[in-house]
Amino acid sequence: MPNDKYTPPYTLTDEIINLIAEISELVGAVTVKSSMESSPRLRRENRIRTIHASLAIENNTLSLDNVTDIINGKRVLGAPGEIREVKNTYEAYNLLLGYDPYSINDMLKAHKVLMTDLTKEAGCFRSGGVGVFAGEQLVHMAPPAELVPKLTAELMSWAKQEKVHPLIKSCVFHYEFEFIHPFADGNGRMGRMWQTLLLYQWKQLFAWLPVETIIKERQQEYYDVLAAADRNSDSGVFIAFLLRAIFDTLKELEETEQGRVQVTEQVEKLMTVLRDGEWSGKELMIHLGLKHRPTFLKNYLQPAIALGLVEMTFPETPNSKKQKYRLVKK
Ligand SMILES: Nc1ncnc2c1ncn2[C@@H]1O[C@H](COP(=O)(O)OP(=O)(O)OP(=O)(O)O)[C@@H](O)[C@H]1O
Repeated sequence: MPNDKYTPPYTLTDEIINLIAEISELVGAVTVKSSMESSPRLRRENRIRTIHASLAIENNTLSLDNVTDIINGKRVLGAPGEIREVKNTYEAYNLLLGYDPYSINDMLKAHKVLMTDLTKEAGCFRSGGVGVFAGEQLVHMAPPAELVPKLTAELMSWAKQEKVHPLIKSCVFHYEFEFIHPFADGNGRMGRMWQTLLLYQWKQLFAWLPVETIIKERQQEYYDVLAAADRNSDSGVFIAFLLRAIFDTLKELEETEQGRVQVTEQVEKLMTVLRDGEWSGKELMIHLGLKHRPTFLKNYLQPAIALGLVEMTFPETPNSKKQKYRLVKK
């Protein structure tokens, strides 16, 4: 194989071709209807689900609520390393869309953000050998460290010039990246994140699509298809697995979109303030920069309560001086 023209081996099956057609159609339909475009809250919620799932895959034990609290700046009791993983991953996803998916420099920068204080080799390729283990058993021996820069450069240059559909390209990239295992630690997280970046270049929706949640639910299968692709020297099975996960994530999004209550911008703003806890009516008006109480009641508070999104802390005594409001826990 010539050095500068590495072509990863993969076989396209009928299932893969069909999935590409179905996903493309679904992306179109979901993008048109999606409240994600207009809702920073929804994008944030999905981003937090992505971060939680991607970290849970690598055994971080913090719950979705814990991860949400950490990202919202609240104090959470937990192992400092796990809390650091959340903060780093949040930061890395915040910067992700500004990176060039075909730049090795940008990939190293992203790894530094993701792994600072978690591994000694944050932001640089590994200097030693690395294997992937399932318990005690070695399931994948990565190529020697001295080959990593060359193999990664070849993969990047293939991805940059390759004209195949971005859905395929991003899955092949994810597989080849895991095969190389360029870093001492954080390879799973980086591979999943970089696939998101590649898909974002195709359709922006992917930046907020929590595919990792489904991968987490099917974690054993994720490992099995990676191992099968290794054995076959062909990433076809891995492509099919990831496309099914993407398809199912989009289906789930389409269904929640259908059932979602459409909220106004004002209700959205109120809910953003209430994410930080319980507030009185007066405090809410100050935070929202409102002076006119009837407007606050009519456009903000009453519709939010009517939609079942916000509740009183003392529902029995609506006019209580101690009355506060909070988000309804779903
Ligand atoms: N047989 C395999 N061949 C290649 N890569 C694999 C294989 N099995 C699992 N992997 C990948 O390796 C990742 C785990 O790598 P590793 O144990 O080095 O932890 P890590 O680099 O910290 O990544 P993670 O964030 O997933 O824990 C998995 O998430 C998966 O993407």
